[in-house]
Amino acid sequence: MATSTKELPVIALTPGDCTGIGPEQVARILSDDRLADAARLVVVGDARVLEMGMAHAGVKLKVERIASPKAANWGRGAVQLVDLGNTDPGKFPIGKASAESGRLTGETLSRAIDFAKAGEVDAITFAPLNKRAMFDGGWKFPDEHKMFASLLGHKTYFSEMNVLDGQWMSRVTGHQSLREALDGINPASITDSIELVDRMMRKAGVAKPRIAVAALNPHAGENGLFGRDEIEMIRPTVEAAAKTGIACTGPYPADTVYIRAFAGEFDSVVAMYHDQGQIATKLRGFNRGVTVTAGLETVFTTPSHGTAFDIVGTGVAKTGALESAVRLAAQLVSIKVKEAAHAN
Ligand SMILES: NC(=O)C1=CN([C@@H]2O[C@H](COP(=O)(O)OP(=O)(O)OC[C@H]3O[C@@H](n4cnc5c(N)ncnc54)[C@H](O)[C@@H]3O)[C@@H](O)[C@H]2O)C=CC1
Ligand SMILES: NCC(=O)COP(=O)(O)O
Repeated sequence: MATSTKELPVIALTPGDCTGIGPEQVARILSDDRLADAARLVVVGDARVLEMGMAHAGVKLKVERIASPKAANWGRGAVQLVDLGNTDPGKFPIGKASAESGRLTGETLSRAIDFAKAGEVDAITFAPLNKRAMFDGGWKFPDEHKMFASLLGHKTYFSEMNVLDGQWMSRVTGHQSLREALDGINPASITDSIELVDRMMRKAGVAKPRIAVAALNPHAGENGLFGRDEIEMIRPTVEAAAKTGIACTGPYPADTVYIRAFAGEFDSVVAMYHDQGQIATKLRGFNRGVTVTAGLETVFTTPSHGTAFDIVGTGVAKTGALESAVRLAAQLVSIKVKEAAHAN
């Protein structure tokens, strides 16, 4: 690992899909010292993509090309760039998904992962990518989280989590159709999701997180009138998890459980499916929300918003979520360092 508790972590920052807002966001957050207190950032990508990002953001960066993160020269006021030379953004119209651009986005991420595996970077923060473009470009995974796990040879449970204002939200099912998601909701997947929240929030310093589990059906099934999933599956599973010492309760009606959590009654909510959680968290903090691939040995963070094809190059893309993603990656690295020190 590149860092100790005394040093700032080294984080690989990838620009995401060059057809989206990622390059301009990366250029903007590197144009001043706004993250200098959190991390030492190394851009892993193509110099031409970073140039395009500067033009879109209306900023000029001093860039120093380095062969790999371990050759970085910190403190010289220049952005450190590992120039992969693989992506000519001139070939890809902005605001339009392209399979080839998706292939290159994945290739860039896989190079960043190689640096993580080699211990040259402590974490990876990536600007938004396009899942469809990556899939069409040959990365045959429903999302990048599964791609990361595959590249790392990871075999045990992991999942996407969404972090906002210190609340770590998990969900039982993920990037799949709603019909498929319904088939993926079962006692084992609900338990995995509850346990993941408990584990991650304890790591983040919440001693006994109060976890609310969302119902699946309207009004939590209205006592069986609108479905029996709550009675027959979700409640018994929540009760079984609670017996193991986890402070989980529910199921609660999903249309109000996030209001209660954001008001402070719960520390986290476990959602049953993607939009149940994402609508609530994105409404609350679109420019702060971070997505984490939780459970892998490498730390990955990204903004919870996407490529925003409708605004690329207009200069209006906000950068708060990307900044939060870098800060959260740094926090996760420091947790890992402390855990490792504790284990030795
Ligand atoms: N971090 C990541 O890599 C993520 C990638 N995605 C991918 O992004 C693609 C597009 O997804 P959509 O559902 O259209 O969501 P989106 O988040 O890209 O866009 C939804 C709306 O929010 C606006 N928006 C997004 N980010 C913004 C920002 N930083 N500042 C100002 N406005 C912003 C957009 O202009 C658009 O009107 C998909 O391929 C999806 O897979 C989606 C979420 C996260
Ligand atoms: N690429 C990050 C990611 O998958 C988070 O977005 P969402 O689909 O969960 O909204």
